[in-house]
Amino acid sequence: MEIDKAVRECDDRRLKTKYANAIYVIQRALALYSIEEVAFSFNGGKDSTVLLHLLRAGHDLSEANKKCPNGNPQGFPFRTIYFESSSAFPEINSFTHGIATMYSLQMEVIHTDFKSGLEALIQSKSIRAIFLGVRIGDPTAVGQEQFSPSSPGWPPFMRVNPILDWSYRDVWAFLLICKVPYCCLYDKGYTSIGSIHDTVPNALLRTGDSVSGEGKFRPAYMLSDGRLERAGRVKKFSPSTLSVSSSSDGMYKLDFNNSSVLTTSIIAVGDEILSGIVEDHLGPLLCRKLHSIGWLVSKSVTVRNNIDSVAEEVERMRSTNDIVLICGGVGPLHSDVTLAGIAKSFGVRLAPDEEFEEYLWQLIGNQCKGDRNEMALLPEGITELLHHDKLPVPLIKCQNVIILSATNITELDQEWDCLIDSMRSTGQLVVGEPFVSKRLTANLSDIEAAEPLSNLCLEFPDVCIGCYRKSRHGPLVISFESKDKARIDSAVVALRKKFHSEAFSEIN
Ligand SMILES: Cc1cc2nc3c(=O)[nH]c(=O)nc-3n(C[C@H](O)[C@H](O)[C@H](O)COP(=O)(O)O)c2cc1C
Ligand SMILES: Nc1ncnc2c1ncn2[C@@H]1O[C@H](COP(=O)(O)OP(=O)(O)OP(=O)(O)O)[C@@H](O)[C@H]1O
Ligand SMILES: [Mg+2]
Repeated sequence: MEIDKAVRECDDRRLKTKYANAIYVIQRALALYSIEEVAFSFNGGKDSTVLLHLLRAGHDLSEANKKCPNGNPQGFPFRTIYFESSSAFPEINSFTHGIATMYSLQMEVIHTDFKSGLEALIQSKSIRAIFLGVRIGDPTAVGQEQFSPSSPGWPPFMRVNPILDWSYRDVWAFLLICKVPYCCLYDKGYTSIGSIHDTVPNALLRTGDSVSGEGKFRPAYMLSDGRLERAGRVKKFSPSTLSVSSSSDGMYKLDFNNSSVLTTSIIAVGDEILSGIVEDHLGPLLCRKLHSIGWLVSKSVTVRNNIDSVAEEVERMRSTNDIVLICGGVGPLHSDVTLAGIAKSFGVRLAPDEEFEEYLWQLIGNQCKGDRNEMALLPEGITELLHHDKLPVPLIKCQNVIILSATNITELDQEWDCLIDSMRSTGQLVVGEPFVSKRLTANLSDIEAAEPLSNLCLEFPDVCIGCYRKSRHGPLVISFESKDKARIDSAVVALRKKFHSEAFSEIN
């Protein structure tokens, strides 16, 4: 068969493995269910197009072919279902119908919603398993295996996902190597297709020469980072994109003088810090760096190297902060539990990430054992890699949680610069007005200072006023922090007025 031959003759080792696994899943399903009990869910998208040809190949290679019910070994024996909707692209509709004719599919076009259509199919046609082109990284793939019963609340059937572990690159390698037709929208810059209301060409494929503003797009297979295949889907809300202009985005912002401030928190993972053996230098350095770009640090904590401790803290922090930075606990050691903790806090599993694996392979090559590198297991469906030329491996970002692997301040300096560069280049960085601060020392007792300072805080709610002493008997240091220097100056004048002027001297 031409599909099997094309894959066998190509020199893409990774694709061959993926192909063999997918064929195995198809044959397993055909051993478990009769051909009358299975259906193929086809919608003209690239993933279901791959699946169509895998099913053709799988069936050809399988024993079932020998007892083909319609006695036509050339035909496609799987009942095929297409949920056609009025909001589908016309190109998708005509491709789907064209393919049905070309490959003699027994295609049933369903005009109801998914659940009702599936219910009817199960009742009237005794369907027990449905092949789907779902892949890891699709929002609907979270928690699925190659064989996954339909979700609670859905009609009962087995979802069979032969290409669950295929990457975007594998999909395109397969379609191009097998030279099979695919929907023309993919040549116009569409990389994942939903409805006409929520899908546009992927801006990452826009060519630079669009003088007219109309914009031309490169074909889908040119997208180098498959993780961004859904960038052409109009977002409902993505916490991975920071925006200060939107107030309905669920982000928590402090109001400093009527301007919103992005909030961050820092989590250090390390038993050695909690036992006092090692001092955490990274947290304070991050506080200064975040401050310098105008982001407020709401909390900095240290947790133990324990999955539940990490998960609990991440869950708390990520829902109340715009960004969470987490340091430590990254690597192959038993104590490196940070990624597992993050996955647990999001309720997803760790899944192999091909692209990250490739970076690690280049970095540590033969040193890793077996086929799968444990360090390349990343939280499924929520991970984005932040690339930078100066980093040997990209930084990992899980929605609004960024993982830093630096172990000292020199490494952190470099990682920080790369993080800022990378977020800026992908439009995710909102640099706010930097904070301005001033410190005064006061020769006042706490009792003398307490009430006037409390009143000052009420008069200047937009200025963060803090107090500390370097020694119990030394002077009191009063700090002022705001994004507006004039407000700090006014607060300082107001404070001076409450005492005799010699009581204060300015540090900076
Ligand atoms: C045959 C079939 C079976 C599905 N089974 C389930 C299911 O068990 N659970 C579920 O939450 N969604 C199920 N869905 C819905 C899909 O997960 C998803 O919402 C749909 O494909 C739309 O994806 P899109 O928003 O990316 O276009 C099913 C869809 C189809 C076509
Ligand atoms: N309207 C539909 N009719 C039938 N099957 C569908 C429909 N929508 C989704 N599916 C099934 O769900 C799978 C996953 O959909 P998804 O949109 O992620 O992939 P795709 O449409 O094949 O490719 P793309 O990601 O490029 O849109 C499809 O491969 C198909 O099996
Ligand atoms: Mg689709």
